[in-house]
Amino acid sequence: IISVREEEEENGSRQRDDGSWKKIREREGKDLLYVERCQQHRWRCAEVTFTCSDEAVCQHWVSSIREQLASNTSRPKHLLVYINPYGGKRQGKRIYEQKVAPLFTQAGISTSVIVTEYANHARDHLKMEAELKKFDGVVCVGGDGMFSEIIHGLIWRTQIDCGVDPNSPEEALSPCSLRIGIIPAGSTDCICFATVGTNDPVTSALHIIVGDSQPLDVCSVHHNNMFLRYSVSLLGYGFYGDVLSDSERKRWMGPARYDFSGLKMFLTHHYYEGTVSYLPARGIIGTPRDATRVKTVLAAVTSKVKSVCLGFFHPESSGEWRTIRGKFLAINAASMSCACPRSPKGLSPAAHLADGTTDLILVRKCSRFNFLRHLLRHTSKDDQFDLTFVEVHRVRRFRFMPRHCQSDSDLELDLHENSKRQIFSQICKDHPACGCAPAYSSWNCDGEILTHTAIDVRVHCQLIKLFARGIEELPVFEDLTNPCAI
Ligand SMILES: CCCCCCCCCCCCC/C=C/[C@@H](O)[C@H](COP(=O)(O)O)NC(=O)CCCCC
Ligand SMILES: Nc1ncnc2c1ncn2[C@@H]1O[C@H](COP(=O)(O)OP(=O)(O)O)[C@@H](O)[C@H]1O
Ligand SMILES: [Ca+2]
Repeated sequence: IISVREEEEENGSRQRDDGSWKKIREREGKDLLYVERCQQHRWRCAEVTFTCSDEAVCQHWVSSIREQLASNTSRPKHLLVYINPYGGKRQGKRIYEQKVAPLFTQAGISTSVIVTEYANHARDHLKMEAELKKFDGVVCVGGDGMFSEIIHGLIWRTQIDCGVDPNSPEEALSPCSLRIGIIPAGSTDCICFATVGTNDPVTSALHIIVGDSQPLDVCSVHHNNMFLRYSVSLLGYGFYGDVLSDSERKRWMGPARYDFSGLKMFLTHHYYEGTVSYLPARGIIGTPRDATRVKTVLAAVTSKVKSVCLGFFHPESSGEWRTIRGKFLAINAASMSCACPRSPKGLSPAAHLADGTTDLILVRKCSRFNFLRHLLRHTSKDDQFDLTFVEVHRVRRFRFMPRHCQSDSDLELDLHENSKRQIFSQICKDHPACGCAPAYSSWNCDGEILTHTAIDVRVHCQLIKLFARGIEELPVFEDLTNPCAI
């Protein structure tokens, strides 16, 4: 139930004294607004009108429903909303005002809305200014980049408030108490799609209203013990890094920039040399090769998972680091499935949202034809990892060192060399026929480009929470009411 509303009278005139109960019933019904499930994980606000001949009984029902809704502590009452007016097709403000705000009003949620004026406005406001105590949650209207701003602000603020050093790679970070809602209005909307099952603003608004809660793992990314960024979806080097760098120069194209740059980078077919080290995850449920996607039922066992993640048998110290050296077309760490409209199953369909791990996918140098086979599997039901040049590991930490990376003392020399290389790389990238491979790619970190290539990544189990519930696999009543299904 979203809310109960007393129906307005049709012509504005009350005729209680005309003796006709029928007329009164027609005019004084109570509208119950509720969530109705539609196809492809979409939710809609539906309405049913109840009538009753006894006004007292009717009022009793209305006040009982209202009391129950008001006393439900998981439902947010006050929300802080940030809108990126330039994300995606620049429709964020319109989407919020026309599709979301009326639902919040209907559900009795008060909002404080900030339309961002520059990049990192939301992040800095959350870090330093926002009076977080006043709110039950934060909502971002935009794409993955906007969500990234929100988590950077919120995680930072939480650590400072809890006296934790947010820069240290070894600190156990404090989980954020405020939940985050995502109203999708970006170009990829992967985080929304992979946690809700669709990138539909009304569906997301309804998940916020009913007070859903989905914990989410967060990766911290460091370079030489220096904090760079957090990531919740894709950390991609090689193909996805190159697509992002190329597409940033084509923002004017809108979301189509990714298709253009994707095709270009596929044809360019650059590979990169380097060393990947990782700490395999032990004591976890499932593997990246599981046929099933992350299921709602997993949300129910997240506390159990958490005890495995954080429990007495400390998994980080139980495993041995492993190292792989090679030439890679792509190195992807998927902390969630990374499903999105372009890839409905995502890069790692069986990745869990909140198990304290990330799926490290290594795509070794192979022919263009084979790489195309791999990419096409992002869009089909075939096992993405059943290819000789692709391997996947479920890990808690990993490091990457590009082949040409040197020690700190060589950094100045390296910087000089790098700038020369980058000029040549650019030339080569623009002239694929040249055949000369660039030394470096860059990391695509939830859609933002990282400034360093040598990185150290650590997964923080359930550091944040979303107003979501994971992807519901079955129609919700099927397994409860049908004894045959059980
Ligand atoms: C020949 C068919 C090839 C089809 C390949 C399709 C694969 C698409 C997988 C996309 C995974 C996306 C992971 C999410 C990344 C986003 O965080 C990032 C930024 O999003 P936003 O802020 O909303 O703009 N998006 C991308 O990096 C775009 C990748 C697109 C690659 C084609
Ligand atoms: N008012 C603003 N002006 C310019 N950039 C902004 C503004 N607000 C947010 N941004 C930045 O825009 C970038 C893209 O935002 P996002 O909402 O992810 O859209 P898209 O999905 O199209 O990339 C993010 O890096 C974010 O920091
Ligand atoms: Ca995970």
